[in-house]
Amino acid sequence: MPSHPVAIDRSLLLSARGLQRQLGHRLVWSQLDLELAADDRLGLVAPSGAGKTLLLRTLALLDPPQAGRFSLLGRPPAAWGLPRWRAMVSYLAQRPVAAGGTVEANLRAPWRFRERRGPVGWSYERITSWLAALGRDPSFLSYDAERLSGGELQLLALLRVLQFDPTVLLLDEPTASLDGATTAAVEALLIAWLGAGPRAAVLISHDSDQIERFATRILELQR
Ligand SMILES: Nc1ncnc2c1ncn2[C@@H]1O[C@H](COP(=O)(O)OP(=O)(O)OP(=O)(O)O)[C@@H](O)[C@H]1O
Repeated sequence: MPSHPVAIDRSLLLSARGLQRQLGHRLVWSQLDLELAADDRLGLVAPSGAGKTLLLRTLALLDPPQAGRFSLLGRPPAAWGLPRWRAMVSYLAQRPVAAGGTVEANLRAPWRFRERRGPVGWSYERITSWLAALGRDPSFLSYDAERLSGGELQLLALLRVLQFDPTVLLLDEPTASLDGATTAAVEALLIAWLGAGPRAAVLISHDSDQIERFATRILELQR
């Protein structure tokens, strides 16, 4: 064993190389390489149906990759195990769902899964400080999650994933149902949260102004 193992780029968080996705006869994307380093905010841009959601789900290993090599912090998926990988490379769905009960119950529920248990655990203070940044007071926690508006459901889903501090956050049109002021607050919150990393994010958005504001670089998919 060499005393100085090969140096790895410590800022490289996620690497996916040679990705391919075929649906029937249609090649959605192929030979796709993607790397995310700390502080990257990658804007993923393409027409509807070009496979953006598929790509994010593939990176989170929620969809089985047809081809490609993945590594997270220099280690392949097998070394992490799927649950851990998905906790560290978290996909925020375009159409989130909530279980019955209050917003707080929905935020607390995933903490019972082992892979998601962090050193801190559920934090009322942290969640309410994020809510304040989003223009909401703590009473939001007692709302019936099944009666939330589309935008409120997006906020719940965002906080639910953010509280686990994933290394890579995959955002699928996370503000599509939100008003302009709340959208700006979400963007500011995400940028502050990413800055406390090392973390990276990928953002799918059809709003070119949002991509311009948020992304530090852009990946454009063809259809
Ligand atoms: N599991 C699946 N099996 C078969 N086809 C699928 C599957 N998932 C997605 N597709 C198809 O793959 C294509 C790409 O879907 P995807 O949701 O990734 O598009 P998108 O670029 O995110 O679009 P939008 O901007 O409208 O959300 C679509 O034609 C969709 O119907």
